[in-house]
Amino acid sequence: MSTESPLIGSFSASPAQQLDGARIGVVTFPGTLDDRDAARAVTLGGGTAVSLWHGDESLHGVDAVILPGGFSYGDYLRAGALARFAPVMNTLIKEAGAQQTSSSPLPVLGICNGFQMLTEAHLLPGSMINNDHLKFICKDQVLRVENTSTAWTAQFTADELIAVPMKNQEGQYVTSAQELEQIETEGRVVFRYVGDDPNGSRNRIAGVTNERGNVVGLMPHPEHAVEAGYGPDDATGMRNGTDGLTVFTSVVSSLAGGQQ
Ligand SMILES: NC(=O)CC[C@H](N)C(=O)O
Repeated sequence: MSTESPLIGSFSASPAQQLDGARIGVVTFPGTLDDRDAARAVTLGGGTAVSLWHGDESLHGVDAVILPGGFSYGDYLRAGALARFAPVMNTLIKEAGAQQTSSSPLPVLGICNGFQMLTEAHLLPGSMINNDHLKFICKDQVLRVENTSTAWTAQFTADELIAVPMKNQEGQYVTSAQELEQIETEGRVVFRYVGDDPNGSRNRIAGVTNERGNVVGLMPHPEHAVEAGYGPDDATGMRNGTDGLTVFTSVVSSLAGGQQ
């Protein structure tokens, strides 16, 4: 008989082609919206999505973790501010943070509300505040992929332009001038907004990574651009709305040693 919590299991999205060994945890918090889409993106990317719950103290041996988008705990106080104290986040901070000395640190991706949690948890630098125009935005957004050395971006080409949806209220990325300079100098901007500035983020930063490169946060939503005909048109018009899928195939490939 299984000793696992009934909350732990695989999402039921139908896998296209799963590779053994890439078990990617997708965490659900009260108020999470995009866990099912993130799980589906994982399976379409060739991995196995494992459902994790905010109250879990264990990551159940997953190979990577996604913190999906939504309004965890109703975005009360600040988006991500309460989620940061969930039991699963305490464990994540220990297993993915700066004090972790493993030679293959746990890959973590925070998407939108997940990015907000990662800054609140100080796994990533900077903070997220209200969009400069103080309105919720919901639009397709072109991004430039500027760092392809993370597990989540390894299969993009340098400076590749991609189009994925974005939808948020607290999406303006801010840092101190000193931290901003350090992030830029160290090449830790992973995604940058192209075209109209959607929210006033410093240096048009849409996504960053930590010093070790295992933790990545981004504001727009690659998991909503993984199936032809459903995501926005690609920046080059070539991929019919599937630009986000490379995030998920990248991590699956990286976990398999970059062989796929
Ligand atoms: N898409 C998301 O994750 C949503 C929203 C986010 N909590 C916000 O800033 O509005």
